[in-house]
Amino acid sequence: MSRQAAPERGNPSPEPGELNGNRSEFNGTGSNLHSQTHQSHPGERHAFGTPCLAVKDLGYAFAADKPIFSKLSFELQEGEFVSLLAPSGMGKTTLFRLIAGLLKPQAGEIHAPEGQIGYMPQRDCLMPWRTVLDNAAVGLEIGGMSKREARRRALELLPEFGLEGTGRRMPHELSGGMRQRVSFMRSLLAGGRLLLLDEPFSALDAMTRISMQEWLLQIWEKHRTTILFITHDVDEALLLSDRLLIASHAPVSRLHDVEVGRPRPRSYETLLTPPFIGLKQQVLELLRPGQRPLEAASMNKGGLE
Ligand SMILES: Nc1ncnc2c1ncn2[C@@H]1O[C@H](COP(=O)(O)OP(=O)(O)OP(=O)(O)O)[C@@H](O)[C@H]1O
Repeated sequence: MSRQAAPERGNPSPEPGELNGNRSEFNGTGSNLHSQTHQSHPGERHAFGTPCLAVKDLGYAFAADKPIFSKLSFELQEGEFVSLLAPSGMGKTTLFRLIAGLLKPQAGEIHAPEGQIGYMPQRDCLMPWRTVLDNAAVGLEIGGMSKREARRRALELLPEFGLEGTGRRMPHELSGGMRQRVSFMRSLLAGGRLLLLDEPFSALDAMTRISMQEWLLQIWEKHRTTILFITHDVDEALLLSDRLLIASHAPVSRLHDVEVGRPRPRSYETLLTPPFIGLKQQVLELLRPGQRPLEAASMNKGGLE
């Protein structure tokens, strides 16, 4: 399904103190924001039902003459895997930093599960002086858990992340894929409800990347954490995602919203099927800046279903 993720809203005027820099806890069902969005898309199908992240009328600029976001709105439903695609420099990492609370919106609001967001930046950022176990546990410790309990939880998860027996190893003793898995485990342990993954596999060789993607799908299908995933790789986005959000114009004010649909579970063979190839062509068209205005974009309305 193709749709614009910045619906016209009935009452755009904020309550005093409600907008402009607020980033508040999203309390799930029953919020005005949720119901307004659904009213504006009566035919919209949400497979997951409960919103986990809502961005409304977001505005942000590092320099006043070069805004990055202008009145940007979109939602993620609980349990969704959504990929964000945009040309380099358009603001993907900045959006993650805003959602994670590392930057403050200059306009609009972000509703996110406060204290339950795991952010995995582009580089794994493991601390070279800490063991695998201590790196994986650090988010829990920062959250106030005792070191002993945090390490116990991390230890339990090592086998699931293909890291059994590596708990005492140092980051420099690991392969690139193993480092990414430690980093992902740290984000998952720290996050809980929403994971922001910023091009996690871009530095890996092709074969490691494929096995990491398939591994990530297995982990996601087991935990069903909501994931927002940045990638430049359309194949990767199609393999992993329920939906793609695509930005092609700066400042970003609207996103093409492309539903990938079934089948799941997917494998690399799925990408070679005609429906996926067709969808990939459409996505590549949308990514070309200035090629297609939003109104003219005609996506495969039913995704792959
Ligand atoms: N701290 C900062 N101060 C000033 N400008 C910044 C800062 N961080 C990012 N920018 C600028 O904001 C814009 C968006 O940057 P951002 O890193 O979010 O883009 P991106 O889409 O993630 O890029 P890429 O795909 O290359 O990682 C760029 O023009 C960048 O130069």
